Amino acid sequence: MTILLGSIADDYTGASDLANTLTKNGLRTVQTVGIPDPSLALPDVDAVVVSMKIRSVAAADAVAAATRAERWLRERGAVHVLYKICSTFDSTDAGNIGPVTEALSHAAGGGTVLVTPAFPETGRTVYLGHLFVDGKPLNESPLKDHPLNPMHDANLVRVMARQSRGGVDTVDLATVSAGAGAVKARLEAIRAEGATAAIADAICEQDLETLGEVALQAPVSTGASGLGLGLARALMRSGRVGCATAATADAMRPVGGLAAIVAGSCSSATLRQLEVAERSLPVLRLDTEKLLAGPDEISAAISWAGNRISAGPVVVAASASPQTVARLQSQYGRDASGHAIETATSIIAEELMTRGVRRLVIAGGETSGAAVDRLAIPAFLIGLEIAPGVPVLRTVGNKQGDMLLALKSGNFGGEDFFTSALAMMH
Ligand SMILES: Nc1ncnc2c1ncn2[C@@H]1O[C@H](COP(=O)(O)OP(=O)(O)O)[C@@H](O)[C@H]1O
Ligand SMILES: O=C(O)[C@@H](O)C(=O)COP(=O)(O)O
Repeated sequence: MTILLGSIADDYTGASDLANTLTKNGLRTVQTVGIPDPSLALPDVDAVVVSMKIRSVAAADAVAAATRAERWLRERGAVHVLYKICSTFDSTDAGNIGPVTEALSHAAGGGTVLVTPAFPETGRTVYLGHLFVDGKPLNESPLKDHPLNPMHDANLVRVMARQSRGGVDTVDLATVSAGAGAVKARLEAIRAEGATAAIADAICEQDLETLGEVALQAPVSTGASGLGLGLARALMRSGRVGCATAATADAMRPVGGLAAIVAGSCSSATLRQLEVAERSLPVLRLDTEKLLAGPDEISAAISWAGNRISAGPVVVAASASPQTVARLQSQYGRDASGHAIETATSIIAEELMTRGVRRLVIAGGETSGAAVDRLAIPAFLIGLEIAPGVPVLRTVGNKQGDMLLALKSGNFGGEDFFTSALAMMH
């Protein structure tokens, strides 16, 4: 297998979001879970997105994991590697967007890396280096209350500089609007000043096409699905990719079995989606205090779900309001409570699979990472899009047989997302 575009995604929902964008824009794409075992038979593809669970780990661990994945991708032909980060730049001052970007750039010979989390289709735009979410500065958006990576600064130059060794500069919208030549010239000027990263403005797809064209001429870029769109379209225009239609229909073949939804995202969109799901589906709200106190709450949840699942899809959710999350975190700590709840939701997902679930929707990036790891799924093919950024996924090489999954980024999807997803997964 020779691939053209490689990506290392810092979480699993983000990986499926990017894989969806690449597929929609014409690239045959596979999403792997970590670096695949050599025995795993992967289809012939143009792009591979390696999912990693490194968004919230120590920067040194993220650098080590991402560098290994980069080597694997380059050995299989990747001419460009995109570090897929969240479109809301989720990270802390000790976060790894800066360190991983610098490490990947160093491995590829150095230079200034183009960085943009813009993803206009989902309301993420960047202007003068500031990130807006649905028109609100990042620090005023629901991301200010994220359980693991609360975002309190919309100025991405400052955010990234706090994580980086080198300097961070900007490519402003006027330069992007002037076209690829102007962006290239600006990047060269920034490189001459010695900055290692340049945050590029983008408010529409045309900006991303320009940025993708420029990014593709360098070995590394960092961004969200919007930059993926630009890279994919630039690759298609370059004629380096054949005109094979992406194999989405094959990925959508029915798998049968039972269906369930597991939610650990506390993002405002997920909280609303759960309220709406309660109108038509049985929903169990986990008692997270009890969950942290011992195993009884997990057993109770499994038995609740086991009693209902043969009659139709069930929903099990740890998700809670920012106030409830803050209370739990003040008692147990942010990382400990997040980790314990991820473990609990992944055990519940595994038990549901043992009881015959073959169609599974998981809400939340960290939540999805923990569950997919526990289910030991090696890779996914990309099916149809349920909502912007969320495709149906079909397992590849799964020991329990083929399953359909949807890994929903916390803030993605309309309010009826859960029923829409189930309606597409047969
Ligand atoms: N009730 C709760 N209290 C505290 N933390 C929670 C609660 N429910 C879920 N969490 C944790 O919040 C985090 C949500 O992150 P994630 O799954 O990535 O969602 P998102 O996609 O919205 O960012 C996970 O670590 C999860 O275990
Ligand atoms: O870029 C995005 O917004 C998503 O692909 C993503 O990474 C979201 O992360 P979670 O909200 O943690 O799922």
